[in-house]
Amino acid sequence: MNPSLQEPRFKKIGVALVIAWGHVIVGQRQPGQSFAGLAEFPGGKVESGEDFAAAACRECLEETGLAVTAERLLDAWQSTRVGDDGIEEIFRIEFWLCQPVSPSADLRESSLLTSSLAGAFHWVPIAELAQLKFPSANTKIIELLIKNVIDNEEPHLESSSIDD
Ligand SMILES: Nc1nc2c([nH]c(=O)n2[C@@H]2O[C@H](COP(=O)(O)OP(=O)(O)OP(=O)(O)O)[C@@H](O)[C@H]2O)c(=O)[nH]1
Repeated sequence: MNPSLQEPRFKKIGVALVIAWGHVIVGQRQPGQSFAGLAEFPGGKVESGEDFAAAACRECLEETGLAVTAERLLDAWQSTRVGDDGIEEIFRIEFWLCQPVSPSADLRESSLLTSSLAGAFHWVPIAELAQLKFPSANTKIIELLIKNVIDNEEPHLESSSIDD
């Protein structure tokens, strides 16, 4: 079959922006992963039966040990390319604002980020995000986060369209 007539392949990634008291959870991509060494937010591939928000929450729990709920979509980034087999590949990342299930006052005291994978994840002041190197897909969400920080309040961000 002519590859151009085949359905595109999707790679969907749900990412969790977990924000409390002016900090956000940030990790570092590990050796062997794509973009190794770069900063990242908790997240990963959307599995069968999930949507992006559910994937963001599940990955956050797996990677950091912190249970969160997804509040709203903050930003999305999408790119399309043609694979070696000629089939179109669509790669989409959604960045979801997530709230810890525990009240944020308790978070400061609790043993945070208890997952075995959590060594790489930390609470980072939003004001320090500009000093870290993230994948280029994160450029807009980082700008939005930094712009919206006022007196350590949680940012109130608008959803944005991938067509922006
Ligand atoms: N978790 C996470 N992934 C991100 C962010 N920004 C960004 O471009 N990504 C990309 O989204 C994909 C996440 O996939 P993943 O973490 O489940 O997959 P992986 O590293 O095992 O896959 P890969 O190495 O095959 O790409 C990676 O390609 C990663 O580079 C981010 O802030 N958090």
